[in-house]
Amino acid sequence: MNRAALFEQIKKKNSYLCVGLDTDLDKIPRHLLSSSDPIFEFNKQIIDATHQYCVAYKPNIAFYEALGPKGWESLEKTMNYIPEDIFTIADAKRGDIGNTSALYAKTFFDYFHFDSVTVAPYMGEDSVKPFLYPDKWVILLAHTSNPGSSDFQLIESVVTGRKLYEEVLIKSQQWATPDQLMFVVGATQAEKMESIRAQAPEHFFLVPGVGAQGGDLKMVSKYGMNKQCGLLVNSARAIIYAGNGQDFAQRATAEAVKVQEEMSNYLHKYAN
Ligand SMILES: O=c1ccn([C@@H]2O[C@H](COP(=O)(O)O)[C@@H](O)[C@H]2O)c(=O)[nH]1
Repeated sequence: MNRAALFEQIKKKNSYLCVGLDTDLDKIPRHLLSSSDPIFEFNKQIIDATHQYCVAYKPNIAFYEALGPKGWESLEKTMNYIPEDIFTIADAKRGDIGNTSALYAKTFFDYFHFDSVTVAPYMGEDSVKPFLYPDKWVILLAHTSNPGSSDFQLIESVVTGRKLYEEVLIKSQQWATPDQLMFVVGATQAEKMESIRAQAPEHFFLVPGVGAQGGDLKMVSKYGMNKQCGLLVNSARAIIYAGNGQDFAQRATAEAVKVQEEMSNYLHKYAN
């Protein structure tokens, strides 16, 4: 999906919500465990319950590969079930020497048909470039949401005076256009969102960390939005595990609606 189509979806749904499909056998409702593929059954019901309110789904690949071949099968069925007009993100955090990165790209783009994949920037340009495909996206980790993000990402270069995450934001803009490249910026970094947006004015940001991690959707939206919205805000546990009984899908709908309504307000307020 290209940038224009993504922005169309955001305007149509008044939403920049990305629902994280971090589907864990230990957390899904017990009554689903008797089905032949509980992970897919859960995802199917979550997708049915939330697709009207979100513009993207982000399966975190760890939750599927941890289950071996069965997990990959559940992922494939999930990808086939997600409606065509919804943006898909393989949260895989890959990146290696060029020929290996090329095979990661093949897995997620050619085999699973994801629109985008998250990539770690640590190995540099030749590890990222193989992920640049026409009408597909690289989502580069810039400033992540976890407590350990300060261990390396805040280290300042003695040469440029910039922090490592700022180097990632600036340097990588030489490798790809804003039609191919997004950045991961954690919602827990909301106080830095204004300066991060100034360093990458055109790019979309994938923002995980609202909901279970406590990030602030209002601050993220106020300081992170650009003219084309420029944000995909992810929430996984707070939506998909809002309930764990027979009514889990309705509970997920209620949570997704709550977030979408808030986003609709911010789109009208901040996206001009
Ligand atoms: O900086 C990052 C990068 C990725 N993630 C991933 O996003 C989701 C968040 O899930 P919640 O349940 O909404 O907390 C998860 O898949 C993480 O691996 C992140 O949290 N922060």
